[in-house]
Amino acid sequence: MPPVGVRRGRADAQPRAAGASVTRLLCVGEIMVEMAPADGGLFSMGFAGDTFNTAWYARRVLPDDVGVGYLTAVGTDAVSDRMVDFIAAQGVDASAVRRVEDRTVGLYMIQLQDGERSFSYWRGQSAAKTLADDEAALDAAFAEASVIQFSGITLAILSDEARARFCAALSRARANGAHVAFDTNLRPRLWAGPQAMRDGLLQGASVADTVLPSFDEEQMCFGDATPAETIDRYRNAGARTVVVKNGAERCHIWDADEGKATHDPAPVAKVVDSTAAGDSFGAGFLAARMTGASVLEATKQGAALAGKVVQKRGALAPDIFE
Ligand SMILES: O=C(O)C(=O)C[C@H](O)[C@H](O)CO
Repeated sequence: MPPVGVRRGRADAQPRAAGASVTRLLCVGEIMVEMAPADGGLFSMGFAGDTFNTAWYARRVLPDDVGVGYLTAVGTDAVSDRMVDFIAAQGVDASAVRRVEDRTVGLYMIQLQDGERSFSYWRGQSAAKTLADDEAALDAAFAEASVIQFSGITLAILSDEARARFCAALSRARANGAHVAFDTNLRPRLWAGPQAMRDGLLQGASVADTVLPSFDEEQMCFGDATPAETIDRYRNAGARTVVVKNGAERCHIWDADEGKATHDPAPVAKVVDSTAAGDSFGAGFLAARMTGASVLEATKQGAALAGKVVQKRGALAPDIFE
């Protein structure tokens, strides 16, 4: 089976050999200021957000000649400038980042209890809510991507109108050969209510080739009794690949070509901070698929990367690559 998302793209920010084909991953969503607990009761400030975290980890595991880009919207103030500089400094192409004058970026703070994280957010008016306002810009950015990744959070921050515009643009990109990957990542508080969340997730799934849900969230949102129910729902929505993550427990896989499989992630000695577990799983999974791995092998690679990330504090863990 050929690698996922192989088609010719444009030259981008990543160094590559002359004439090499560019397989470009474009992640779409909201990156925020992150306040992560540090020693001595302090917080360290960084920048993170689920789809950006996926881009960041993918950049680290993909070969240099495969470009990785990020699409969001930020303000025009100093912290927005710092954020865009940060994105680019991480080797992620920021040329599709939209600038809006009357808004700024959101912020979240991580609280930890026994390694399990909870977040508090200040994002109600963030610029990222306007990321799908310019349809032509969306089409242009999507036309240059081979694989487009978005999440339930990407959908949740958009108005109904903007979400419909975003999904229509994904559908056009898919018709033009892009591979669309959807991490369902639930944030109930960002949705108008449980039914709006269910409708929104199914709207996103209807334009996706690959869906990467988490079983605990699917139980909460749809009342699934088994991972097989989760798979069936996204399969019926049109996905060709569904991998149901389940924390430290068994992953359940279904793929239109490879059929069903399972994978038991290796036990992790100590979970320090589960932030970005799913995001890094997605990065490891997509990077593996883009470089020719089977769905089962990609699941193994996604789970292995997530297992390292949860042993570090904060969303982005550079030291696991040292
Ligand atoms: O919760 C969100 O909206 C975030 O994007 C913050 C975190 O970086 C993300 O959830 C980690 O998975």
